[in-house]
Amino acid sequence: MQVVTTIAGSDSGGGAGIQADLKTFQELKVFGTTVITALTAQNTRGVSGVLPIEAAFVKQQLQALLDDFSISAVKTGMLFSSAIIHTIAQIIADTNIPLIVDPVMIAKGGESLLQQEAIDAIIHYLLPIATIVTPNIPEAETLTGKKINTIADIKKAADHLLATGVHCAIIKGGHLADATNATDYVFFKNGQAFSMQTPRIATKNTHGTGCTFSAALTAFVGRGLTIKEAIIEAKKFIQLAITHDLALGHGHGPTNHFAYQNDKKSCEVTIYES
Ligand SMILES: Nc1ncnc2c1ncn2[C@@H]1O[C@H](COP(=O)(O)OP(=O)(O)OP(=O)(O)O)[C@@H](O)[C@H]1O
Ligand SMILES: Cc1ncc(CO)c(N)n1
Repeated sequence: MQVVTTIAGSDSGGGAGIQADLKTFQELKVFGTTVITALTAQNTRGVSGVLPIEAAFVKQQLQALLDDFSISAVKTGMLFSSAIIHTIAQIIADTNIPLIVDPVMIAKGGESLLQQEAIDAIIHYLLPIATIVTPNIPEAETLTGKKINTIADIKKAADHLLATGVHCAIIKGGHLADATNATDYVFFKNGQAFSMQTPRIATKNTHGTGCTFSAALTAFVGRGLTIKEAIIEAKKFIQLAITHDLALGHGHGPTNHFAYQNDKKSCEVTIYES
């Protein structure tokens, strides 16, 4: 059994953050361990409170895991402050564990999950030691300081991200104005690139899509798939989770973490090599 770790915030509503990650890990048959960076009081309607954990205690959690387990992949989600990011980066830099960075910044309702002062720390400390970074369009704009309107802008943003040292950048198209498809764009440092497309599902139940996608990616990398295989399989996982969404709560409901195990053979992802 492979052991993987998520370093992220707790979502009391269970659809995003640590909770989404653990549900995804369990479904994908890896043993999930956690480093909690913040508690959120949150449901499908929004975030009503954030309580950050002291960086020293974040360090203690991560050190406890590294002292005991052989960890095959780590992901980060909500990191909140530069103090937490520095602490994590310093420890992970001394390992050779693949690191997947989901640069979580704001919740669907607009509440901030990352302080403004922490953005530079992601760019300068975390991305240089990361294997994969998975921004959505607004996150890619913030990390690069440039607006994204066209496919050419996406490529430019990816080049900017790859210049930090990260091996692979996935720019997720969930926020693009395409009513037909959900397309994600993948770029590797060696110049290889591809995009992957699935039908866009018309639903408001997309709470935690980014967390769930990056958790699935982490599980598949931890299981030893190639990065490309892991990315495509994670896209299937999130597509099925959105397709069979759960109408729970009264706002943006969670996705269905059970769906992949039931339906994985039925999900087609169209790949465009470039
Ligand atoms: N309506 C949809 N139908 C199908 N796939 C979608 C839909 N919305 C998002 N996706 C896919 O879900 C994944 C996550 O993308 P998205 O851009 O929503 O992430 P995010 O904004 O980081 O999510 P979060 O709300 O958790 O922060 C991507 O693979 C994206 O293409
Ligand atoms: C704790 C947490 N992490 C990430 C997200 C983004 O989906 C969220 N809403 N809450």
